[in-house]
Amino acid sequence: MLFSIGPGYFMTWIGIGVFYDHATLGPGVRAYRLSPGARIVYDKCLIRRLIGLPYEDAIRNAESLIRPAAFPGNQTVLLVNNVTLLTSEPEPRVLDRATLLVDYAGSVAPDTSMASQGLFFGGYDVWIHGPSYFINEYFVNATCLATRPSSECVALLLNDIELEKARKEAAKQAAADSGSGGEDNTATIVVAVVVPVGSVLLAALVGSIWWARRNRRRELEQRQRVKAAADKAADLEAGDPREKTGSGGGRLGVLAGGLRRSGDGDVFLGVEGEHGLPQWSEAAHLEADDVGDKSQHTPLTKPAACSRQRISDNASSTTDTEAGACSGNSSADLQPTPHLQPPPAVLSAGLEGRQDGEEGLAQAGQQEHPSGKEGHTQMYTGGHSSSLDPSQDTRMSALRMKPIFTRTLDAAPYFMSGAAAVGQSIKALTAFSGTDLQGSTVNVKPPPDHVSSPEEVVAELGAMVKELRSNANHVAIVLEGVLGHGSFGTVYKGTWQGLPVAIKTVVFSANQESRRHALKEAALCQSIGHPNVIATYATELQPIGVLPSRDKSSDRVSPSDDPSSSQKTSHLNITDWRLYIIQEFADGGPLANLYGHRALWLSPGVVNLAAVVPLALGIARALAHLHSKRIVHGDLNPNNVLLKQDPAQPSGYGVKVGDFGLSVLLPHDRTHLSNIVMGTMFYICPEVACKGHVGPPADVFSLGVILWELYHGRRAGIRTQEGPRYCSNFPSFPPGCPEEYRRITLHCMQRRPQDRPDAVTIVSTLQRLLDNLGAA
Ligand SMILES: Nc1ncnc2c1ncn2[C@@H]1O[C@H](COP(=O)(O)OP(=O)(O)OP(=O)(O)O)[C@@H](O)[C@H]1O
Repeated sequence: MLFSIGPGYFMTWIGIGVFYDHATLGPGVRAYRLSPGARIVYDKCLIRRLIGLPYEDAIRNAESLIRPAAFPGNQTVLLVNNVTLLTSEPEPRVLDRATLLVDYAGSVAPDTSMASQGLFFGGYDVWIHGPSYFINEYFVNATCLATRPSSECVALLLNDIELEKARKEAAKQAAADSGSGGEDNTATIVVAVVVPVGSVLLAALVGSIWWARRNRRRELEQRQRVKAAADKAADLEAGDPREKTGSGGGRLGVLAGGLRRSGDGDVFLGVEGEHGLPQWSEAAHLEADDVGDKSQHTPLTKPAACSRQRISDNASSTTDTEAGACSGNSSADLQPTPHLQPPPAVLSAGLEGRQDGEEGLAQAGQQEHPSGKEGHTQMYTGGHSSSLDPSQDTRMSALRMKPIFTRTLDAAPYFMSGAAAVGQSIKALTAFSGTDLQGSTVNVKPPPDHVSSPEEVVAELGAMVKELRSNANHVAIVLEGVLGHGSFGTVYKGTWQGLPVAIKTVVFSANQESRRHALKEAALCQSIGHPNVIATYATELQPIGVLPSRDKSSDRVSPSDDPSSSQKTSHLNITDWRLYIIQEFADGGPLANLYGHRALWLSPGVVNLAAVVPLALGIARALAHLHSKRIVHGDLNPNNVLLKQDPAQPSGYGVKVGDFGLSVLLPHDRTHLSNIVMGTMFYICPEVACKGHVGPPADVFSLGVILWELYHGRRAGIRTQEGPRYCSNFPSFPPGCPEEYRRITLHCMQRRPQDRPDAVTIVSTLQRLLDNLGAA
């Protein structure tokens, strides 16, 4: 059941029992649709989750979240023992332990992670106003969390749970068959309503009726699932990559292939063979967004190498239409120049003047794009990565799907033993600097039984600062503008060691899960060296948000800092960190900006393949390299494929894959990771969207969508009055398309991951095609 609450409205639950049947840790509660400005109040409620963190860690996590200013008071979260709850169940519910939230408030940021299914969550405040209990049915195994990715631990636990359920069900069935009643596992957990009536009571009543019905229905369904669950458990035990269809495949309802149309948007579930493709038409090719964005298909008149135009697909930006004969000019002034915002003075001072003190940095940190600090998913309002003004860039075609859910799962080990995890992650980051990732794992976890002391964490942080400063500190970075804002921070354009660079910044605090993403991204991208991957030159970590301490100089963390020295106390005051990732600057902007260029896409369905195939080949080569290192990019889309001017290329650009913010490193014994729903709308593959299975075929699927786009010179997705959907031609090709190109693209977009080619095969196919084009 989903609730949606209007702005300014409250929904108050009093004395209600809520059971979240998600296998989630953290704030993955998705009962409320996008309700901006709404407030959800719990009073004397019982909230149960299927799987959660151990209570101590959950409490630590809860306490660390910032209480919104609108709720004066203090977060009061307690661990309680031996609680007896009088509920509507016949017997009192006795709990050995539970978390008791006496007073707690938090903001739930907008979450677009299910956008492909038309579901948007968050945007409201939650307030636990009367004492409410939060309990978990199962806890993730701490030892597992210390040694394996949390998503794997959850998947394993889910498997055990289902096995246990199947066993119970089988026993119950056997008992029923033999005439005994069997155990009654129908749980009605409505807590006694003790406070006022009226609309609130009505809401509680409706909830309780729904809950009781749901339990009955679940019981029936569970019986039907016994065999399926047992089969699935066997599959999982045998390492079969197949996943359940109960809450996974069933969620989308359609797994038969092709497109699913819905009022809220389409989910592309891949193709099966080449069946069910729509008829390609020129009219459909010209389909554009019809809700105000004119940039979906904004044909330009010249390519980079033979025009004097500036390209931008931002609806608000101008497109210079001066045409001219292709003159083979340098593309220097023809590129889709990433528009720069002037750098905020304080930021400039922050970096350039950093040797003067950390104050500027602390201030700069306060000006940072908030998403980097909150660690929450934000509503991504633009597919145009180099947008000047996010408020003007409202295309849905690149709606991000980075979920709170995923991050929370991934963050679990750090909530488990946050202090230790910081240090270990930092080790991972520095250790991987400039090394090959193969055979390593970024998810370095602390030894199971070791929980670092704050001093150890400080020592680790100090060591990392020292290491990173020795890389980057001695040369000033000059900031020249803002390239854009990502989910985790801002990207600046600058100069470093005389080189044009992009500087990604991410703000995190020692106990935030965004830390893990930041460090992981830094570690990964430093470890990859390939001509088609954005190079990472250096990383830099600096403390910000340092609380006032005895003297100004002691607020610094310098390479010579010794955590065991007298400065230790001030180190403990460090609340936030900012990571700088200094990268090769891709002066051509994102691939999406190139779409529609008339010199490459000559007319509807007619493309300059000799110019476009090398772009496709570059992306495929980058993927082949990543996959050879067991790295899954996880978010391949035309905004994360950047262009760099290269006169040797027929298009005038070389391809550079960037943004490893959602990348994962596969353990050697795994073909995919589970429980990770991440990606970008229109590029996400069915097994990730439906089942959270992330493996190399997920990247291949996304590449398939990009291959389609490259042929057509337009995005696959559009935004309409009815919601986002794929272009009507997708995934068809016009009759003139070479068979090899069409076939490899559709091959990439096969519904079942095992039916897709690997990246190496794609490279060889595209290379062959290119060779044939040259020979022709
Ligand atoms: N190396 C680079 N060279 C040039 N521009 C870059 C570079 N890296 C990022 N950018 C630009 O900076 C902006 C923000 O990039 P970033 O990767 O942080 O976010 P994103 O990909 O837009 O979103 P998200 O972080 O959610 O994936 C984008 O416009 C991107 O094109």
